[in-house]
Amino acid sequence: MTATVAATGTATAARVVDAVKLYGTGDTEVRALDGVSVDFPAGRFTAIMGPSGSGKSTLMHCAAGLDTLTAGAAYIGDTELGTLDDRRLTLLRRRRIGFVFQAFNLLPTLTVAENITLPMDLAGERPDRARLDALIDTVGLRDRLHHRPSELSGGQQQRVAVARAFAGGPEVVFADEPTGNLDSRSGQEVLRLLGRTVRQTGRTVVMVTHDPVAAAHADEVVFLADGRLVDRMPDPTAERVLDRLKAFDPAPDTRGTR
Ligand SMILES: Nc1ncnc2c1ncn2[C@@H]1O[C@H](COP(=O)(O)OP(=O)(O)OP(=O)(O)O)[C@@H](O)[C@H]1O
Repeated sequence: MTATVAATGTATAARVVDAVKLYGTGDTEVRALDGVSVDFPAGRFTAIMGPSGSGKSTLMHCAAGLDTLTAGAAYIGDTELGTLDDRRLTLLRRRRIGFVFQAFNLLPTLTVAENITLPMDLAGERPDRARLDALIDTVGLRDRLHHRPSELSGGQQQRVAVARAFAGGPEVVFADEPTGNLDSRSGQEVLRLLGRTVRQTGRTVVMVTHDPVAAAHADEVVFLADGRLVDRMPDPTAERVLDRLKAFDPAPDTRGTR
């Protein structure tokens, strides 16, 4: 049996083992991931941080089956993504993973309600009404269900994207800079929402961010530098995360802290 129990004794929702990702060849070769092994525990909110170019997005994309590793293995639960053909990988992404992107990625012609259920509609699955109902209350969108995305603020649109990501009951939700396009107040709301959803539903969130304040909402931060896993920090605070980042980079990116 594949080991899905991390050192902490917690089940693992997603993980990569000895992950290597090369882009380009010869003189232009870039080693975006250089032997990363990391697990993302089930029922927890994990943030991935590190300097620009350290491999955060690459790690997330490979862990979520949006990109393939050059060497090593990526797992969702016990399923090794490298063993799946394109069709199975697409199905796995649809059924077992949710995504939240910086740019919201809502369909403008659909209502909020239709956007939320779109992944299930595409997969030919019937939404679990009770779960959907609870989720709509959690994200606070009940009075906006029949609006179009253009009638919502950025923060509200990202809350729709969060509801969409969780609607099918995925094993893990991957969020790529989910607050990157939001003002700090809306960003805080979305982060609190992610944290609350993890605690209330026992789902798993893995979030890439450059913002120490955002990372402080997670249960744990994993740090990458030069394509390697260099540290993990449980129960992070923004100050401790910023201090840790300063150790990598004399001029850390503090966009999110001002
Ligand atoms: N498609 C690609 N082709 C070539 N090189 C790439 C590609 N994608 C990423 N890279 C390189 O791989 C390295 C890691 O990139 P990645 O985007 O994963 O870093 P990151 O930590 O997410 O950076 P940032 O915080 O700036 O978004 C970088 O050197 C980057 O230039």
